[in-house]
Amino acid sequence: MTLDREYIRREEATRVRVLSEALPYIQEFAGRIVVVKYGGAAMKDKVLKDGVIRDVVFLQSVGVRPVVVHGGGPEIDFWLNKLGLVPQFRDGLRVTDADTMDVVEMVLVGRVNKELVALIDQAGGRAVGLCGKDANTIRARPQDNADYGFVGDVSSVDPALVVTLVEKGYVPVISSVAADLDGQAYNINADTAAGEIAAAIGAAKLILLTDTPGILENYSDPSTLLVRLDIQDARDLIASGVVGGGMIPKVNCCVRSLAQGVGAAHIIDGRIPHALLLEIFTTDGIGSMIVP
Ligand SMILES: Nc1ncnc2c1ncn2[C@@H]1O[C@H](COP(=O)(O)OP(=O)(O)O)[C@@H](O)[C@H]1O
Ligand SMILES: CC(=O)N[C@@H](CCC(=O)OP(=O)(O)O)C(=O)O
Repeated sequence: MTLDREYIRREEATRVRVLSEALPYIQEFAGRIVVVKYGGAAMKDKVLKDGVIRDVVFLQSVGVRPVVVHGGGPEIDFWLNKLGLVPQFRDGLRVTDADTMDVVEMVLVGRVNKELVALIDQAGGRAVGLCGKDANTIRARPQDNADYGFVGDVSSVDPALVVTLVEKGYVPVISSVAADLDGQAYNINADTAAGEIAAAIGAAKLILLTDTPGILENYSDPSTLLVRLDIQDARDLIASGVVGGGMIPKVNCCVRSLAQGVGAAHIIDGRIPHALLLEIFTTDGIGSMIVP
């Protein structure tokens, strides 16, 4: 209860700040596609989830074209445990045997995807839920390391359906399950899927929502947030070990999408009220922006 009141107070303050600074940015990004990757810890809390959804609908209402790519790792874990299967990870990727693949597909494509679609619809937007299989939007291939089972990499992206949907005023909501040429389903990390989709549709921005303030120079100290960096800085941070753990695939996918023409990639804290609006529509933003 207390948390909700504090959230609402911060939300009000944010709204005032965004409204006072937003206009030039709204003009700059009107008609442009922004790919938002939503998942992980930022998805666990209902209040946070509603806030992110409202931001997505707001973006659309001011003429920006949002595309949501989602994960749902914690929800997959919940259902695996319920079914007596043990979640296993190696280097941040879920080891995915055939039973786990079934659960991943049911949870992401069925439950999480349709929940997000319904929330966007309730908030006044028009969403269409897809996974990589629909219209071959994402074609998968097995990851190089066979030890991960049915973990896939993106072999190609066909952006035609996604582009058609945004042009017609829908918000595509895409889960990161895709098939190979034989129809075998693969589990693709949602950050990776979002980066490749952003690149294939030539998005103005790729925004990864997570549960840290962004890229930190010292990741136990939030005051060391790196607000703006370029591709070379990002590569150096990985090489020097400043960026580690689950942040490595995020930064790598930002770098890959920028190298393929995405305008800017952002890693921001999905726990902050209106994180998306603050990052896109204010001068300072709230997280880390990587530019080409
Ligand atoms: N330099 C860094 N800055 C921020 N986070 C970092 C850094 N290096 C490693 N990390 C770790 O990366 C984590 C984010 O990755 P992850 O937990 O996989 O996110 P998500 O579940 O949102 O996909 C952070 O919680 C943090 O522990
Ligand atoms: C291969 C791999 O690890 N796939 C992820 C896909 C979902 C995901 O990425 O979800 P988050 O964004 O919530 O972490 C998984 O099975 O958890």
